[in-house]
Amino acid sequence: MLRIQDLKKHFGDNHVLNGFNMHLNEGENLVIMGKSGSGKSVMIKCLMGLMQPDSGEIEIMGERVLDLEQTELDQLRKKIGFLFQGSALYDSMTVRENLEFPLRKQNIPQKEKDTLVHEALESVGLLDAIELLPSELSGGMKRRVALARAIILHPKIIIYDEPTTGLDPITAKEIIQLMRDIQKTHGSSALIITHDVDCSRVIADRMVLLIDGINYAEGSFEELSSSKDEKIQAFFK
Ligand SMILES: Nc1ncnc2c1ncn2[C@@H]1O[C@H](COP(=O)(O)OP(=O)(O)OP(=O)(O)O)[C@@H](O)[C@H]1O
Repeated sequence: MLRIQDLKKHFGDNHVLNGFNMHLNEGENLVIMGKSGSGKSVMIKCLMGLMQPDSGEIEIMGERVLDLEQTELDQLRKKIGFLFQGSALYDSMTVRENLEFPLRKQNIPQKEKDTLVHEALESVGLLDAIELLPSELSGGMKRRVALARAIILHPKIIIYDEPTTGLDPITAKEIIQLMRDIQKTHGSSALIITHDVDCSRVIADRMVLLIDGINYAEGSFEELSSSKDEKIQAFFK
């Protein structure tokens, strides 16, 4: 579904990515862990064509991202759902309007848009909140609305940026369960950026640790969490 090869990016003396490699298989939940400032956002920006790397290859569903024109990039981005850090809902828009936002440039009849909004909200159990404003929602509800917005166009790949950050443990568990349900019903693949060890334990089919700008370690949660390597252990303490 997605492959990054030998990705390098530096800012002045700060060599953030030094030859990072990873791939995402179809139907897989891949967790990427890296400490703060390790380059996760830089990697995602390169992946989405929002930042030019120094060198490397990025392929998403057979398309080489770095070779694409703007319109082709826009087309590709539509096939990817993105759950932003902290939900990122528009405060002045209702839940319905927030969900319609990714549909605005699509040539979809209003009736069909209504159906997509209803289906997406139903899949996160929030149909009742359709006319509410974000200020009227709890943190967990906001995250669920953001999740509904990410999946509204039935993307084959969903990128989750810190999906459980800022949520209490029970709400975080609910969000993780929803992510699993969505993966099951939509057959989508997920790239999950998280610091949350509990989230990783439950959701990861495979994990990649981004350390020193490279894919320092890869494996299942059990394999990595039982590693004797101090740099790896630090994530699971
Ligand atoms: N546009 C930029 N110009 C200069 N330096 C940048 C730029 N974007 C990122 N960096 C630097 O790249 C490094 C990695 O940043 P990045 O935001 O990718 O970290 P992160 O792993 O996503 O961290 P966090 O978990 O805290 O969000 C940091 O040292 C940051 O200062």
